[in-house]
Amino acid sequence: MNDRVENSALQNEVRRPAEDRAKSDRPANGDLDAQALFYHLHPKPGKLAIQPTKTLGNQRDLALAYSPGVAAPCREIAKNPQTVADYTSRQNLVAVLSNGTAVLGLGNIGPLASKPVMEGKAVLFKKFADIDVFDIEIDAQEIDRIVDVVAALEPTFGGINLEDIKAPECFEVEERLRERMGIPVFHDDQHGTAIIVAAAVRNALELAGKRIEDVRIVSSGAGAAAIACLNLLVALGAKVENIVCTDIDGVVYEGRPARIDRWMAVYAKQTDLRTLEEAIDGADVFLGLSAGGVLKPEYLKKMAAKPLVLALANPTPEIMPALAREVRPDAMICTGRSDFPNQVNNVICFPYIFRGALDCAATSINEEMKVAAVDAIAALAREEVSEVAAKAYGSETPLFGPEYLIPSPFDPRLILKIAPAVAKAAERTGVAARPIEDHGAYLDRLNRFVFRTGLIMKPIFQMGRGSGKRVIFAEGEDERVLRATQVVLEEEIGVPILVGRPSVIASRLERYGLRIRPKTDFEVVNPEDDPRYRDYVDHYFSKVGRKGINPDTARALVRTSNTVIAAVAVSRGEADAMICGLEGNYSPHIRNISQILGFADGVSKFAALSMLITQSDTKFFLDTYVQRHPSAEDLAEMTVLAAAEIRRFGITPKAALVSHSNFGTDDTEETRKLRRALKLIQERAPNIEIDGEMHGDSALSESVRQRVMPTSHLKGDANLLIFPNLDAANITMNVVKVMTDALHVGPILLGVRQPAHILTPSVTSRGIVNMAAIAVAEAVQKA
Ligand SMILES: NC(=O)C1=CN([C@@H]2O[C@H](COP(=O)(O)OP(=O)(O)OC[C@H]3O[C@@H](n4cnc5c(N)ncnc54)[C@H](OP(=O)(O)O)[C@@H]3O)[C@@H](O)[C@H]2O)C=CC1
Ligand SMILES: CC(=O)C(=O)O
Ligand SMILES: [Mg+2]
Repeated sequence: MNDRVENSALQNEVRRPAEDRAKSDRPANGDLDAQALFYHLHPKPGKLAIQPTKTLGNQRDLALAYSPGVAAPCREIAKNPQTVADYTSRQNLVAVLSNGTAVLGLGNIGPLASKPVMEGKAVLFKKFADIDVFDIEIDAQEIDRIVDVVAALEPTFGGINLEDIKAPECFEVEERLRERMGIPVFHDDQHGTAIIVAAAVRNALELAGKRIEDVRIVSSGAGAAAIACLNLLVALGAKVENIVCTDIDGVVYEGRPARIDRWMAVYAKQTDLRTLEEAIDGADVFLGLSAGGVLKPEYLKKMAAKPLVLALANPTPEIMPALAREVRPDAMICTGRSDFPNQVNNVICFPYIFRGALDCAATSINEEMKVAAVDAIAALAREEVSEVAAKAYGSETPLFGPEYLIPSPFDPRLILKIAPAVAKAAERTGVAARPIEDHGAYLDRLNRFVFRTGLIMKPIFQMGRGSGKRVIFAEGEDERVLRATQVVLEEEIGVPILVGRPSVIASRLERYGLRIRPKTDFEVVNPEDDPRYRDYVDHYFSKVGRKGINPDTARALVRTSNTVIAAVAVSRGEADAMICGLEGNYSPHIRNISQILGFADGVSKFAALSMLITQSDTKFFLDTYVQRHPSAEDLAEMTVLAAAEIRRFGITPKAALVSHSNFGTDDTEETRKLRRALKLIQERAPNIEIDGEMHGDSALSESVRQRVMPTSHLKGDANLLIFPNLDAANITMNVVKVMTDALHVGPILLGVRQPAHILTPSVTSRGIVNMAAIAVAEAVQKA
């Protein structure tokens, strides 16, 4: 009874702050702990939930997912265990498993308290590599028990990521599990950390002009992470005799009375050095994997020139970067934290090394796979920084150097480089049970994960490749356009021309660390000073002279409107396609394009088609930007144009005219308009599969449609939704985009005589690349 009272009092005590916080307002900026608690508490506790991947909407689904249908895959797997990868999620499922004995640098806080970290690792696996994770916290301290528990989990998982298990137990646990289990077992704190540390060391030594064989390394920490890092550095060329290892008892020397296990014994030597302060004298690399604040400024002063300081303890590093920099401005400084540059953290490795290992069904993660990951990460830091990575670092684009030794965890290229390198290494060394058959297709799949446009855009990109078609960008000084230009050149999508001041373009390219240069790599049209200015004015005036524009206005507009310049360039045949719209409202752009380029043959109005790519599907929406109240004729015209555009993607259009009315349930002006549009489209383009008017759910679900209109001409799910007016189309498109976290490609402007697209001010550089590829593909097909 007393126990119970005490327990409930304790629980109340534990609960109270959470409940108080639930009632309280969001904590103020700056109080990171309070913010972190708020983050974990709201909108529901924790960071993870299970998400079904199959629908379970009716009796039939239930019969398939559960009894009796589920018996079929069970029997198949019993007959042939390999098929478990086909019928279950095992091959994409990893256990993040801890006993809570070395949780970050918080020490042995136990399995329950380790759960937020393990949930966190699970989220990182999902976010960065689309790997599903069960976090498993086990109440087990002894090696035998840990090994037995983990080994018994083999049927559930495609891989095991051991986390925050303290040394020296972790070494034996991992060794024994690797022997016992037929799936990859990877102790993240050891090998994930070692891989990223090795990449940072390689790049830092290159900048310092030092060789790994010569450098003196001193470690603070002789635990799981530190020993594994030293082992990998030795495998990559560091000399054991150049390494001094220290832990809480000081230098690990031969004959030390304090504990020396067989793993740290490798680094124990005959020496008079006893403390970190003594050992660090003249060292080139400080490897901190121990505890916060261990590296005193006065110790740091004693290090060799251009030292590398890896202060990697979490959450508090061995020395704070600002303090380190104050003492040693020549130092290259890394921490394990997300809020400083040079985040040397195993998150840059573990999602991708598992991605590669799972995708080729590797039975283990061996040394070659780890070295492949080191090579890929180190090389990536020397390439230009992607837009997303640049954002992760703040406003200034980092360039390879002391402040940017390794890529940001948000760099989307990590998965594209590391996973294939790891899988290839597994295949080379014979541990891949299901080698990847087509690495090109594999890269496409990874690309799709990164940009979600990868596969759908592929036919479009291929159409433009090597065509030599020129695409002119009106807002040529914009950072996003400059980044997109580099991709357009690298991927040979087209030949870019930028409208902008050459000096501004050149200095921005420099600032963003982009390699391309005006004149050498692309042409520039300078609105302030271009020899073609007079010709452009004459050409423009010939188009607009009788449309209310006088010569003075024409001259002014050719100086000030980059959209006019771009459109004139296309009209004069100096470019094959144009992109604008990153600045200003849609209407002035469309007016200029309409006046200068005009309509395609047989077209009387423009329309805008938007493509949304969700996690599971691709849908097109019409007309999302141009015609406020299209007539039936307008709808028919734009539908025929949209269908042709969709076919360019290799997709067969399946169209639905959507409405509040479902096959005649209401009779209004709008529904009559849609019915008339249907007739016109069927007459003009009988090859378009289309029906309407219908509800949105009837459009998107054949089974819903079947119930109300079993004889519908439309089979399957519609992929092109035609709305009665601009409000409906634009609102629906934006709502779906946000609710499904979809990627918007577009708006694709339909009906222009020559390819021209008006983007929206929120477009990303990847969005610009996609639209440039679409414009070039149109130019290729028009030629
Ligand atoms: N940035 C990253 O990616 C990673 C960072 N880490 C960080 O590294 C640290 C160690 O983790 P891990 O190796 O898993 O843990 P372990 O418990 O296996 O090892 C900790 C080591 O640090 C030593 N140590 C502890 N306190 C001190 C101190 N005050 N002075 C000197 N040495 C000390 C311990 O010595 P003894 O055994 O004698 O107590 C032991 O050698 C943690 O802070 C963790 O957050 C870990 C993995 C990845
Ligand atoms: C990053 C990590 O795994 C740790 O600090 O333990
Ligand atoms: Mg860890």
